[in-house]
Amino acid sequence: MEFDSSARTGRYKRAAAEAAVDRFLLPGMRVGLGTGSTAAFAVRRLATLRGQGHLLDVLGVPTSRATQALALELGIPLTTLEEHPELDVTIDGADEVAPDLSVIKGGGGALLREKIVAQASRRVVIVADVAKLSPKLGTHWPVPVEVLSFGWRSQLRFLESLGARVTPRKGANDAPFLTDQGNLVLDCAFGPLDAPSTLAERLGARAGIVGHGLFLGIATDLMVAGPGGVEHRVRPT
Ligand SMILES: O=C(CO)[C@H](O)[C@H](O)COP(=O)(O)O
Repeated sequence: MEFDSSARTGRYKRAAAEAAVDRFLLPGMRVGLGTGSTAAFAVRRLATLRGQGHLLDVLGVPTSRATQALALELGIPLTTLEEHPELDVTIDGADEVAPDLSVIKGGGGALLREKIVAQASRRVVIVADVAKLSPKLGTHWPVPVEVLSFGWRSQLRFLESLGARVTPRKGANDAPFLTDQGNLVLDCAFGPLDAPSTLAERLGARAGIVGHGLFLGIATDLMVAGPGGVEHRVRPT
């Protein structure tokens, strides 16, 4: 039976995530556990290997409450950045990946914790299916911006003044989506970004914006899966 495209995408996500776990996780490591459907395949692979008696002393730091719940359900021992402020590696998904391995993240709303965990990691491995590859960030995906609820409409105006079409993210029952920190997410469609670092600086300088989904110079490696199998790419120097 032929896979439909979503089944195929799921297969690629799984292949990329499992290959990353097999390649990068070693005994004794402290590991950032990403959020989203691709990262969940990595968490499940780690649990499977543990069930076979491997990587039993690996400790995970989850990037969201959802990942924390999954890891606990699967019996993966967890720690915190308070106990282990430096991690060996993080494996996480992405929404859009540019050739220099800059990425947009935050489709699942975990962008702030994901960036904190990634920046605490010596190595950051992005796992993705080929559909996530893009010539320029912003081509296919908006930039999620996490804002305090205090003054959020002022942030919306500010983001529009930067050229974005802004959509406040909705959660269940059309209620505002709230992050694990209780903040709002404004999805900002800028179109293809010629200068993502300039945008990142502007977002970073604005009070009330607590995080954004531009991960620039953070990912060190990409495991990307498609019809030809899994390919490992390293961030160009
Ligand atoms: O950034 C993320 C969550 O905040 C996810 O990693 C990103 O949205 C990709 O998700 P998926 O693997 O389900 O396609």
